[in-house]
Amino acid sequence: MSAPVRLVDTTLRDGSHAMAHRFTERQVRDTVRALDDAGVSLIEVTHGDGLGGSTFTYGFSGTDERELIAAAVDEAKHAKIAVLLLPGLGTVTDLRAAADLGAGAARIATHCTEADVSIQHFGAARDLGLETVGFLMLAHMSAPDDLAKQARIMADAGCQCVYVVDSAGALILDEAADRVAALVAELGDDAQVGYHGHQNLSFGVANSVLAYRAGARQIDGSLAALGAGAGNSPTEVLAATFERLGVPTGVDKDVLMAAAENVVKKYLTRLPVMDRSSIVQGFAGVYSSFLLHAERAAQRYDVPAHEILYRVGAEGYVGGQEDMIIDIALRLQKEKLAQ
Ligand SMILES: CC[C@H](O)CC(=O)C(=O)O
Ligand SMILES: [Mn+2]
Repeated sequence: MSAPVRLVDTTLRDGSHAMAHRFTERQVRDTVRALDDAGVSLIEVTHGDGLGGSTFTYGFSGTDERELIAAAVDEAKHAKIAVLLLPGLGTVTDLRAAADLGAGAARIATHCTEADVSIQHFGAARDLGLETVGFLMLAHMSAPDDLAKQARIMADAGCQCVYVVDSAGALILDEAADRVAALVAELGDDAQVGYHGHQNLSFGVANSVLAYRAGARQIDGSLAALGAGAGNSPTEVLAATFERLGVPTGVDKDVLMAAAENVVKKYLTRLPVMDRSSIVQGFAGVYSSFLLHAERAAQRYDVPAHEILYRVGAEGYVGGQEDMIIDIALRLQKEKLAQ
């Protein structure tokens, strides 16, 4: 009998990037109900950039995320609602407010080399009685052993499951598995390991299977792949794949497939695809959340989005440096005008 894996759904958080943060309460309720009916036990609901993300830099929410979190909590009969927080953008006050609304899990995300900024947030989350998850973002930028040291910082701070987060959809097969294996070796019984993939180079599901084989026991997905860049590993495909492999997930793949078709695909405003820009993101190691920012800058300054993204990759920009995309677009425009 294979060890079970928990499929965690982030349609209503990572998918917020693809929706330009315009989720409505109706869409959140319909999606939560469908995921809950399918047996998904953890559903993430927050602005795409986490609590407090609704800003000029990251994009304003169509509906206040607290209203969306409250609606999700109200709709879920069995599932726990998780919120994402990036220290520095979201605060402990935001975390308390989310817990007051009934959120049951906090996922604290940092750049892969900066786990130390999450310490107080894990402490606060544990004090609030929340399940805790850590995200080491842009994991391709760190070697497996270095990533494992960062995971240790999170686990020691009270994190119960540390994720290898392939924010750029850049990891290819062994690159994902080796990182997961390093975290599993480091953490042992102290914390679980999770994997969060993006489809920019199309490896989301394959990497998730290898992550499971390397010891990951929580895997993220989004219905219809709704997420940043070319989207996340589709939850319904993860469910079908793990079922074929004989790995218990506790979810009903057919209910998830119906949810992707009849709920999410009915409201999404942009179906994530592996187009030129998102493939460049995977290739050049660019944060998936930068896609819409690059497309907007491309339009405004009349330069190609994929060229902006190649430059972002070359400069090694990380989450939080969204404003630098404008800088690059302006430079490209200047170069073009000088030709
Ligand atoms: C803004 C947080 C970020 O989108 C988290 C995540 O899903 C990732 O890094 O892939
Ligand atoms: Mn993501």
